[in-house]
Amino acid sequence: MIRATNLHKRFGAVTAVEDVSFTAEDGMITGLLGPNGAGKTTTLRMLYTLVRPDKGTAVVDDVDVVARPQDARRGLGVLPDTRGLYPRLTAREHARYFGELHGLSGAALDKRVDELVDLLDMKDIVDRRVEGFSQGERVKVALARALVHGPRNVLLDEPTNGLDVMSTRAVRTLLRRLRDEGRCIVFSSHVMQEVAALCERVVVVAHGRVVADGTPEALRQATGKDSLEEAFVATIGSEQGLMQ
Ligand SMILES: Nc1ncnc2c1ncn2[C@@H]1O[C@H](COP(=O)(O)OP(=O)(O)OP(=O)(O)O)[C@@H](O)[C@H]1O
Repeated sequence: MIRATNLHKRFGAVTAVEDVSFTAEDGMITGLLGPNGAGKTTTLRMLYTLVRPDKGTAVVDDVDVVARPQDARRGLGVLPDTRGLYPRLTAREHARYFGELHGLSGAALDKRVDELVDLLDMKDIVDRRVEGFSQGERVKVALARALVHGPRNVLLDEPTNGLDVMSTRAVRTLLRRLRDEGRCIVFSSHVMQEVAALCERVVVVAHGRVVADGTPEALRQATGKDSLEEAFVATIGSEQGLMQ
């Protein structure tokens, strides 16, 4: 479970996050939806302890991310916006390295990496250096790295950005599976259709604030619109975020 309470972050003159609060429950996929520059990435970075909030708090399974960042990180798997892979390492080496950082070793680590290779359908690429990997292949490596320690909470920044239809479907299937295992999944997207396809719960962020929070159905009802697409436009006050 992840709970953000009144998060606020400024970078110099720019207020990236003004006031963001939401709770993401276990066994549920929560989508942070908002146009470019809304503050989604900064919010996620505060949740995964890369950026310290100026104000507000966040807890991951009741662990405060500011007071106990290392403990909070143990309960998190993160797919960051910049996938940040090491070109000279193979896909398997990435997963093993991060597994070791999380205290896994020996047969347990081998088994876990093999499971992820199966789950992410990476057999053909797992022993190649990631230099030259396609966008979809890079996302798979980053996902394997994020999930190697079996985290109870998973944060993903625009996980399907740049992926083709097949890879997008594979990522969606994976996220649903993680949800069905009872994990707490939070992902950000600026594409409404992406959120609509996956989420039980949508937190709409615009100009650093939460402007709507609920099920897609509740969002539709609150705006009095027939489609989620129209509800999204009505909520954020612009057509940014709709696929053309
Ligand atoms: N390190 C930084 N220094 C200065 N400004 C920043 C920094 N990080 C974010 N910002 C600014 O804060 C605002 C929110 O950015 P953020 O990346 O959180 O938005 P986002 O919703 O993730 O957008 P996108 O969908 O385009 O990735 C933007 O105006 C951005 O330029």
